[in-house]
Amino acid sequence: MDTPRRVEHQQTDRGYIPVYATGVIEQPWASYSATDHGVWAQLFRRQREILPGRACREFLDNVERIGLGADAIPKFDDLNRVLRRATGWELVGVEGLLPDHVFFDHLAHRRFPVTWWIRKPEQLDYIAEPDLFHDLFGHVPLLMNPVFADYMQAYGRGGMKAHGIDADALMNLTRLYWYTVEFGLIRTGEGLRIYGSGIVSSKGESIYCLESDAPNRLGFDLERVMRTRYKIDTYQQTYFVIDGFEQLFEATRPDFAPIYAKLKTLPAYPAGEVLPGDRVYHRGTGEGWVRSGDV
Ligand SMILES: C[C@H](O)[C@H](O)[C@H]1CNc2nc(N)[nH]c(=O)c2N1
Ligand SMILES: N[C@@H](Cc1ccccc1)C(=O)O
Ligand SMILES: [Fe+2]
Repeated sequence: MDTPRRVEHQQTDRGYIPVYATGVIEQPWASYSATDHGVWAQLFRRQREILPGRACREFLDNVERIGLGADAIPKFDDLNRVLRRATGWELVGVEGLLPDHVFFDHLAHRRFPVTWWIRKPEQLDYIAEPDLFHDLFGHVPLLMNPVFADYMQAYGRGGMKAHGIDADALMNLTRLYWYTVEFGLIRTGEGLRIYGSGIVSSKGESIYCLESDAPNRLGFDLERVMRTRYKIDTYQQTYFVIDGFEQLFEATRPDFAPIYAKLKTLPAYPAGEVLPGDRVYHRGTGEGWVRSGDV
């Protein structure tokens, strides 16, 4: 199986990233090697082992409901039969990382782009760009949840709108996407849980995000998130914690145009910064939120 070709580089908030062809392709299921299926099986089994007690219930339940298993790389056609019936979403095969506006356009039409190739065995623990395991295992289960499915389509429409406004607006929206859909944490009665796709598809980060003392865990605040830069090639230095999915859906309902306009006059912050007014979640004190500067 040949590695995907790089078409161009895109200048973004996080420097240059490789941007692949933007076309949709059929999943070449017959071309997957035994090694490819083995990588899927190993990644799937590892995550199934460590995510109970770490990932939110909505994610875990839907991994079962959509019928993901360890024995082989799933067929997009099989998953689409289940997904279309549940929420009207469908998977489309792509070469890999898409330009933001192309990505959001797919979401706006209830299509989730899934990279057709899977990482090599030597990339098991880390890969710098989305592969099949990240896109499929990380993103697709939550699309079985009707409320989350509607939210993701609204995100796509918001992305197209931001793209129409200007590059800053699009950058603000991709930061929001990054700190929620990709790397979001949620509070539950049993403590913090993971809902971000970039976390659930990574064994190391699934453990680090909840157990390490290194990262900040801040209460979700829309503008705070939009002003926070991020890096794509390390574990996150900051995680934003929502109190529940309703908080996220409510916060993203208003028209963002005035917010984009306001943020154009304000600076952005490095990923690891803690600011006055931040609600800092202290693991040591269990549920404790303290305002930075309080202590
Ligand atoms: C929207 C935001 O930039 C996000 O990182 C997008 C970019 N392009 C992508 N392209 C693919 N194939 N898969 C993804 O998850 C993403 N994520
Ligand atoms: N409400 C946002 C769009 C959006 C919806 C859902 C999630 C994120 C963004 C806007 O007007 O731009
Ligand atoms: Fe992703």
